[in-house]
Amino acid sequence: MTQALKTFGVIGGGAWGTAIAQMLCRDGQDVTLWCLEAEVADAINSAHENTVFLPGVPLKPALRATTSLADLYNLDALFAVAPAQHTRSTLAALKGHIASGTPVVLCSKGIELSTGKFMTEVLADALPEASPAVMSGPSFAIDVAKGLPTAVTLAVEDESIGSELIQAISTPTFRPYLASDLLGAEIGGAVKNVLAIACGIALGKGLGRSAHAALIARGSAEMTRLALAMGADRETMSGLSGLGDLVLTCSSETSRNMSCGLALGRGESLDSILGARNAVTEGVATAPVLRRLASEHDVDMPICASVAAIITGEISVDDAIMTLLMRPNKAEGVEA
Ligand SMILES: NC(=O)c1ccc[n+]([C@@H]2O[C@H](COP(=O)([O-])OP(=O)(O)OC[C@H]3O[C@@H](n4cnc5c(N)ncnc54)[C@H](O)[C@@H]3O)[C@@H](O)[C@H]2O)c1
Ligand SMILES: O=P(O)(O)OC[C@H](O)CO
Repeated sequence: MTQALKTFGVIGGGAWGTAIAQMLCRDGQDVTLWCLEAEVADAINSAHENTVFLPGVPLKPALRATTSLADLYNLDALFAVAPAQHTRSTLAALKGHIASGTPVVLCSKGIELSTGKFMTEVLADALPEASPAVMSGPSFAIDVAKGLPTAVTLAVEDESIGSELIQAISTPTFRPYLASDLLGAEIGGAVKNVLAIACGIALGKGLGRSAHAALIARGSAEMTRLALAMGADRETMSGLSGLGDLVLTCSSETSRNMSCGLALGRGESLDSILGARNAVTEGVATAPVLRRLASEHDVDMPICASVAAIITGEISVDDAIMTLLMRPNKAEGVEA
């Protein structure tokens, strides 16, 4: 089979965009990574290292970085990896400069706060001529950049584009599994970040591993409930982009979302936690908009709603825990 996709643009020089660019960069594939910050692009081009967002990982010398989105015009495929709140503006800058049907692989995990839209909806607004795909699953940037084994969901609308993307991105250590449920993959990626904050809070408060496991299981039920109400597939929720990412993020202290929750549980303020880090914590923006979305779909998501209330300052951590524990007993199951 001849290689259909040869030129790739990656939008976003954070940790994940850099890891994806590194993974794509191989013989016969030309990769350009757009970075917002000139110092990031300079460090990648001169020292072959993203010293700001992915320090300590040697990058392939063939990987080129730029600060001009014009360098991503008319490429064979794009990977959108800016934080969710900046996805619209970065995609819109490419309007009129992609061929109809160009695959755009959405890799950010979040919901747009101002509109309540998932990234596929943002893409449809900004670049309706693109062919959408969602790549999501348990994958820390550092693991992928180092070539450690990773498996993700690659959900595509167009099966033939899916095969071309698989050919371009898969390696023995990076294993994409093809799927067709884009919305389900997006729901999993966005909701798990909020649940990881909840799990962090519980552990930071010293509530123990039993409470932690209960939050993962009941959080999974919330995620599935929303997915079913919005028309996504139940199966996606038990796959890599659902359960897989939920388990990784909710059990890793290196996760930005879980570590944010841990610090909240130990009594730190949200402002001081976010102020001390140079990395996006998607669950913080997602929690309030997810609560709104759940209410619009008449879906009960008490754990996610509690995280939203803590983040917006409506309730203290202690009161949120008490409120969750005082809920009436009910039958187990997604519908409950
Ligand atoms: N880091 C991971 O392991 C990982 C894995 C899977 C998915 N993701 C997702 O990828 C997305 C990006 O996360 P990351 O870890 O690469 O970011 P990061 O935390 O490493 O870096 C922050 C990024 O935000 C960018 N940014 C800040 N302001 C911006 C603006 N106004 N316009 C455009 N970009 C702006 C910065 O340039 C930088 O690239 C998130 O949605 C995240 O959930 C991350
Ligand atoms: O560090 P986090 O919490 O943003 O999680 C990173 C990835 O989404 C894990 O799959």
